[in-house]
Amino acid sequence: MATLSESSIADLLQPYLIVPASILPQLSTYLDLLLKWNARTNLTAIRDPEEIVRRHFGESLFAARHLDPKIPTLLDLGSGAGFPGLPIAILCPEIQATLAESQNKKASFLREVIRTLGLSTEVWANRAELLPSTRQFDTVTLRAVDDMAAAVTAAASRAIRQVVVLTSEANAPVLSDFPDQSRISIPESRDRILLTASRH
Ligand SMILES: C[S@@+](CC[C@H](N)C(=O)[O-])C[C@H]1O[C@@H](n2cnc3c(N)ncnc32)[C@H](O)[C@@H]1O
Repeated sequence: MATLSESSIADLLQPYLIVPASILPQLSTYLDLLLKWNARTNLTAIRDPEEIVRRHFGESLFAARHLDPKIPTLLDLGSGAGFPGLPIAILCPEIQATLAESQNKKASFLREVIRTLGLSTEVWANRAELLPSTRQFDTVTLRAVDDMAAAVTAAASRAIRQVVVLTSEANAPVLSDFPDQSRISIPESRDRILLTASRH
C-alpha cells in the first residue's frame, strides 16, 4: 500500500500548486521508491514522508510552474534524489530533461524512478562539467548543490536562456550574464526563494 494517499499528497502540495490528478500516481510511486531506497542509502536527510512531499516535491513543482513556457531542454545540475528535475519532468513530460548527478548510488536511484515511471528523462552519472562541450540546455536548474559558486559557473556555461535556482535569500548567487532576474518567495518557508535569471 502507498505510504500516503494521492489525496493527502495533493493536499500537502496545495500551497505550491494545484496538482493535476493525472500525475498523482507517479508522485506517489516516486515517494515510495525514495522512502524504500532512503532506508538503506542516504538520498535525503528528510525522512518524514509528509515533509518530503512538502519540501522536495513542493519546491520542485513550484519551480516547474515558473519556468519559461515551452522550454525544449532542461539540465538539473546536482540532481541528488531528483530535485527539482524529476518532479519537473513528471509535470512537464514535453521537456527533454537531463539529470546530472555525480554519485553513482543516486544516479542508480534516478534511473530506477525514471524506468518505473516510464519517463524519457536522461541521467548523466558524472559531474555536469564533463558533459560534452556541445551539450547546451535552454534552462539549467540548481538546488542545494554543495559548492554553489562552482555549480553556478557550470550552470551559466550550459544555459542558453535561463538559470533557475532554489535557495535562500542570503545564499542567492550572482548571475551577471543573465540580466533579467526575479525572486519569488517559496510558499511555506521563511527565507526560501526561487531565483530565475534569464537572457535574450
Ligand atoms: C545536497 S545534494 C542536493 C540534491 C538536490 N538538488 C536536492 O535539492 O535535493 C547535492 C548533489 O549534487 C551533486 N553534485 C554536486 N556538484 C555536482 C556536479 N558538478 N555535477 C553533478 N553532480 C553534482 C552531489 O553529488 C549531490 O548528490
